[in-house]
Amino acid sequence: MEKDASFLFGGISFNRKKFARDFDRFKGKIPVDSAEKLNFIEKEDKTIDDSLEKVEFVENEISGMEDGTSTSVSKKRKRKEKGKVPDVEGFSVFKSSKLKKEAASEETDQSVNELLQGKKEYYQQLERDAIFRKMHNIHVSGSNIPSPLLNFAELRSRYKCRSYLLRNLAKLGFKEPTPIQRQAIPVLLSGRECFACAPTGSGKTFAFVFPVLMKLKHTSKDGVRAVILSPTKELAAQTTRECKKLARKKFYIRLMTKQLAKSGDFSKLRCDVLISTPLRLKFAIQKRKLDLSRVEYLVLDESDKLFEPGMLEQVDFVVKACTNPSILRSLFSATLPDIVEDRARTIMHDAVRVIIGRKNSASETIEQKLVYVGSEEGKLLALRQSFAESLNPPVLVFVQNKERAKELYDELKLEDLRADVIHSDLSQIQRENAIDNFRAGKTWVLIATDVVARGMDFKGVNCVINYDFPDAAAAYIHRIGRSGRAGRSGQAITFYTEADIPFLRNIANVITSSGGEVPEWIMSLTKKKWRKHRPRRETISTQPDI
Ligand SMILES: Nc1ncnc2c1ncn2[C@@H]1O[C@H](COP(=O)(O)OP(=O)(O)OP(=O)(O)O)[C@@H](O)[C@H]1O
Repeated sequence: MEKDASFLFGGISFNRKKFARDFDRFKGKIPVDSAEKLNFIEKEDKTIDDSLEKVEFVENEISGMEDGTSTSVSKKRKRKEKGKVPDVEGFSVFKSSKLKKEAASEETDQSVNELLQGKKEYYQQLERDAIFRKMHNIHVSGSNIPSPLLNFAELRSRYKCRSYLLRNLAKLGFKEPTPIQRQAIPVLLSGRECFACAPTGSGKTFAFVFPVLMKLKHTSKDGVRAVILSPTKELAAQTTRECKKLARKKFYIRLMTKQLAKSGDFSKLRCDVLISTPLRLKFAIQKRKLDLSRVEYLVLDESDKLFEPGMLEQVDFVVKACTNPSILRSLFSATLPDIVEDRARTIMHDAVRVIIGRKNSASETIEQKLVYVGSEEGKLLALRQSFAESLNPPVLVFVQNKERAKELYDELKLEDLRADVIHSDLSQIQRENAIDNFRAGKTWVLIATDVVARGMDFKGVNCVINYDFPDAAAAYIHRIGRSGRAGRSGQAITFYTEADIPFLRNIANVITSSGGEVPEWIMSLTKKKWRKHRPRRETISTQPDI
């Protein structure tokens, strides 16, 4: 293991003797794949080096003061001018204390030593955090960022988490926090706002649900205290279920259904956590006089989708209705374009930014393939061929719109594929049935529009087929992210025709940035500005025109 550890920290200047305790702590806990990943991190981690330098510097000062050999002020100044003395905050205190040392009382010496000791421990903690974040591919920015969670038990030791929550976590079978949970949970628990971007299927839901439940402590008659916004009804329903799994019966957790939005009496209804789409929530605020003035937590899940034109106005309405001045807002998504961050910053205060892996990239557990099919007819042939060769259900097939979903379903429904379809023309019940049957394994192939592209957690989807090329890189990342979830492997196949070639490079970039390979000729194509690529496509049919 010692050998593994040195392999891990290759490229980082690290005093192994001094941090022997940290080695022990990490021993046996580093998954092989993360060790391998780390080996690829070529960039020198300046944060770690800086903080190491600071720790060493403070240590020298302590021993210098003890034996009277501390660096002279002029020497230090020269070193500082050369940039060799780290800019340790508060160092001037130590410096002037040193000069007055002879005259100072023993008491002063002691408090200086305590201050130095405090600084030393602070920088050692920073250094440990930096190493730990690097191991888990966690990137943060912002001030005074809380340490990541080493394990779930720290929720109790650091944050006094109530045992029922930990018991419920254990019942779910979660042993270790995922990287986004390690960092976003402490950020939110320490009362900070948060932008979080982590790959699809990496456990973002619990990263925001857990702190909300912990902070609310117990149910209350005060009305809604937490709101979670989701872009689709399906995702809102799923998040409600996940939230209930964790809370069990301790809180009133409600999904904003059509019925509730239309006729709910919110003055009488007990509700601690409300989960809704922006449209339904706006409707309930306007028509049912739903009061959100006591909301303490507002989560915008799939935040980039919520910030798209069409939904932005409704989200804005909800944000404005949450008038509690001490509200904490957080944004979560697997894709977080700069423009969304810039917009969100205008409403957030001193937010911490947490990015897992590379921003806006696909999950690395998905094997991605691009397949040239020539024409629309070619797609059907390729799909049938791929099913004939190896149909490994469950399989999700994405198409451009509901008309095409119906057409493809009509083509496949008579084949022995147990195919079903989901799109926005179906009733709520039909949509729910389609999802339930797919989840239960009764349906092998689900043909879908982007209505289920985001957030939906279908366990064990083996393959996602982009029958129609997606209309944006973010859509691609979310669609293929329905497979390869929670560390499992998955496969994504994207068909393309001549009409899609101008946008191929955009997808190729996503593939390469998540460790996949694409042919050289595709990488040499120029990247085209991509605005809703939805070409007119021929009807999906093998029936001759009459
Ligand atoms: N700590 C954990 N250990 C094991 N499994 C976990 C853990 N946390 C969450 N999961 C599981 O991982 C799966 C994916 O989680 P989740 O749906 O929250 O992903 P996500 O990051 O929100 O994905 P998306 O970007 O697609 O919305 C779920 O089935 C969830 O139960």
